[in-house]
Amino acid sequence: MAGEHALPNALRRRGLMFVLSSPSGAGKTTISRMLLAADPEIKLSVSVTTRPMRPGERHGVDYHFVDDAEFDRMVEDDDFYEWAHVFGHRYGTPKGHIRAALKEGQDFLFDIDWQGTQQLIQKDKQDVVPVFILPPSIDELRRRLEARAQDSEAVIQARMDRARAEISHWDAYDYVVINDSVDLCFARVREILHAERIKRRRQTGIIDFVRELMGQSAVTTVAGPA
Ligand SMILES: Nc1ncnc2c1ncn2[C@@H]1O[C@H](COP(=O)(O)OP(=O)(O)OP(=O)(O)O)[C@@H](O)[C@H]1O
Ligand SMILES: Nc1nc2c(ncn2[C@@H]2O[C@H](COP(=O)(O)O)[C@@H](O)[C@H]2O)c(=O)[nH]1
Repeated sequence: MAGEHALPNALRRRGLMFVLSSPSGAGKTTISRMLLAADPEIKLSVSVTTRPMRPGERHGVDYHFVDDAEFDRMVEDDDFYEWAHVFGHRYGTPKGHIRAALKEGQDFLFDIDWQGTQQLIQKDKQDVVPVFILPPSIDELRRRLEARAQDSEAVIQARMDRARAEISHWDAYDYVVINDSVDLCFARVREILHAERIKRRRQTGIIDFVRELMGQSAVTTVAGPA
């Protein structure tokens, strides 16, 4: 049947760059991990950072942890898609093979701040889907940072001090989701991802599929009864 070989082509699509940003502690790492576990079509863009490793983090999985000299070398070699100073350390997205993989339909997840998001949008607006996650309240944000128990009180205070400034960038994002219930927030984020995947401009296989449909309807019209 014609439909049987038309379908895989119709499913061909361009990948997207799915960005999650939020004030520290609002839950983007939690949502990112849920998404990566649930959806085999999206891959984490593992950032490079100069910040020290936290308990439980793994080199090459959560971040590529490097020293200042290595980060300097990467900046000089133009190895970053974007990079920024955040909380006294440097963080950057390595270029890797992102562009080529997007063309092949690979989606990437970015857990990056608003500065990095702006740089990605400037370079690649069509492929970027920027999502901002808000905490239900400032008290709850602090509670989450404390409950995570991975940062000193001074680091937590610095992150709380930055929260208002981070939140002020919410309107540069196409989507804004409040992370009150983690399950509801995750469901919203998945809906966004699913809808963005079927945007017409990303469905590179759909043109041939529609042409074939039109061809079939022309044949039916000509061959059908008057
Ligand atoms: N909806 C939620 N309800 C209660 N706790 C939550 C919720 N979402 C996340 N948390 C918890 O809050 C803490 C902070 O979450 P997470 O580390 O995901 O935040 P983050 O935005 O990635 O922070 P950072 O930018 O510092 O990496 C974690 O302990 C996480 O388990
Ligand atoms: N601009 C970029 N920001 C990044 C990148 N990787 C992470 N981040 C952001 O940094 C803060 C702090 O992260 P943490 O893991 O130390 O808590 C958070 O807002 C991340 O989204 C990056 O490559 N570029």
